[in-house]
Amino acid sequence: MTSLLAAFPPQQPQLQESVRLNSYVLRPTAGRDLICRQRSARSKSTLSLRVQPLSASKQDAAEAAAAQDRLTADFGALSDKIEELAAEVKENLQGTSLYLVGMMGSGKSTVGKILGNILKYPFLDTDGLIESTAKMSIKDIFAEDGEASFRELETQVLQEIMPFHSCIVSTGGGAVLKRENWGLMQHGIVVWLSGDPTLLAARAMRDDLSSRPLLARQQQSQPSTATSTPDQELSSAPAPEPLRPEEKDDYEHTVQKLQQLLEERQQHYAFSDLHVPLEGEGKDSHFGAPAAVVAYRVLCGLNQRIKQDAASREQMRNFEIKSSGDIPATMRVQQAPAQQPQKQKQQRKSRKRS
Ligand SMILES: Nc1ncnc2c1ncn2[C@@H]1O[C@H](COP(=O)(O)OP(=O)(O)O)[C@@H](O)[C@H]1O
Ligand SMILES: O=C(O)C1=C[C@@H](OP(=O)(O)O)[C@@H](O)[C@H](O)C1
Repeated sequence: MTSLLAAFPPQQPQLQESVRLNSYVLRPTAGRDLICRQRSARSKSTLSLRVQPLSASKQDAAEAAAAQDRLTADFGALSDKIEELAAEVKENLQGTSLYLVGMMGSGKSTVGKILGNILKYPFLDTDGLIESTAKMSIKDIFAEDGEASFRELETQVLQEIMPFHSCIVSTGGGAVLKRENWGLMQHGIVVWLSGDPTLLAARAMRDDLSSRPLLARQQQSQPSTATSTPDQELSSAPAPEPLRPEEKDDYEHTVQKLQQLLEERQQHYAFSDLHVPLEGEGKDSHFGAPAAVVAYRVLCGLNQRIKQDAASREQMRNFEIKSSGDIPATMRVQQAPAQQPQKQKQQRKSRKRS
């Protein structure tokens, strides 16, 4: 593969992109940051979000207005906190890149873009880079060349990204499976966005299931990817309502598939430096906490972790050796020259002379 990043150099955060959230599209207005709705007292920039329903019925418009109100409140409340925290985290990170790992649909791309905007780090998406380089969709790479070939490309992309600092990297859900990939990702901080399969399935159902080859129904899983556990019980969380009967079937299949994959991958994800839960409460219980809230959780977790690490480094530097009683009889003790009795020194000198 020719140099990937020469062809697609990491960009400073591009704010033109929309983000899909539940059934709404969030569009940054006037090309500004995605994250906040209101002018912050401390910030010079006005940050703004606009909510648009994916379809345009009257009911959608009313819902969009309600969603906008909720967002205004959520983002407004978060904005000051995030800005303050982001400045501290950025200083502590000192250019270390963040690698986001987690299952399909955990929000690595969505949250990654937000973090990129907050920290002013370029955002890189390994799946996107693979598609741009191969000039094929992930789905077609899986179908035509197989999963093994996709995994090779994934590692090559991670190799190309590794020398860059100050990036937010969204990885594919299966990147954690290869030891070699860990060697590359550990040049940065690895953050696991961890969510229940029911939540992930609800999101995947809203998207196009067929765009994720490992979830597409007609496709059998590749040998390296999942161990089949047909009797597995589905998680107890209810399917998002209302679902048509055929959707319910798809939903249950997707939950089961995700559960199988998660069981196989959990131990790998657990190696991450930071675990960030996706779960949300109340209105957010089906699809998880809003992406901005997850981004905030990532920043809090990072800050806490960086402080803990600094404290334990400090502790290791400031140790003193204390005597814990008598030295065992079996241990020979060599006295330092300064402590050796004068007589012994004189004996040595006279031996040397003779
Ligand atoms: N916090 C969130 N709440 C609700 N939906 C979300 C959230 N984060 C992501 N999504 C949606 O879930 C789907 C998958 O998100 P994406 O960022 O592509 O995940 P990944 O990159 O991990 O596969 C997208 O439709 C996205 O809009
Ligand atoms: O979990 C996986 O093995 C995969 C996840 C996908 O990425 P996302 O996690 O971004 O959906 C993509 O890399 C490919 O379909 C395989």
